[in-house]
Amino acid sequence: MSAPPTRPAVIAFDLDGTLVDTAPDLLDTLDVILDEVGAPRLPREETRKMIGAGAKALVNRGLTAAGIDVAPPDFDKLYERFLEHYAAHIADSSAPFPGLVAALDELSARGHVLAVCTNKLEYLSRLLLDRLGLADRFAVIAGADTFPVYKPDAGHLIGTIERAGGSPQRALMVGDSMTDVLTAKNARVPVIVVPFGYTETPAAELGGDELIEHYDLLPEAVERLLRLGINNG
Ligand SMILES: O=C(O)COP(=O)(O)O
Ligand SMILES: [Mg+2]
Repeated sequence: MSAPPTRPAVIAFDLDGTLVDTAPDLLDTLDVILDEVGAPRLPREETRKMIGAGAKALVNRGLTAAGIDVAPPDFDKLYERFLEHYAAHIADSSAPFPGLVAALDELSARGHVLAVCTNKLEYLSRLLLDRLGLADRFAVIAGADTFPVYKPDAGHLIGTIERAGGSPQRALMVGDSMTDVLTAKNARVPVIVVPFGYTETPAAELGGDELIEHYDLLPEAVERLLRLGINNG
């Protein structure tokens, strides 16, 4: 059963590859780590697809692809070094995707509550959104370490929606990767996919409920899905 239509909907956004094009700063930092261990740098087309499961996975995937086998505690030191360098350069080249700010304005004007549900660590997510002047637009910023579980576990998305004062029956997810689609399906929340992010599987094949080519199309896609009141699963 759906909640009363007067209840505000919560729109939960993924961050890397969905709200913000963070690849340049993330991948520059990966290059620094590869340089430090004396490994060859990897092509950007390859490393872009390694984003999406958090910074630790990115470092791990990058080192593995470069043929470097680093066990703890050396891996932990490299991961710490990655976080330190990335935090210092988090908004050097990262920028919101075209049309994002206008779309957020429009959704807020329609009374929707905006939230972030990302596998980026919470402090890095806040730092990035602060630097870009976007943090205040979101009622909740939930990172990989905000709850005991993280995407694709449904608990990350459900926790984000509930903390924003909503319910999964009147919520949507917007994301760029299989992780986001699986999370939404696990939480039985409809999902809108954007094709400009970071994904191994082409966006059209991710199984989202809607695919939007540009943020100009987001407000209408949101209204369509809320009107349908569909729930996955
Ligand atoms: O930084 C990552 O790898 C994941 O971040 P995302 O969940 O916002 O895509
Ligand atoms: Mg993403």
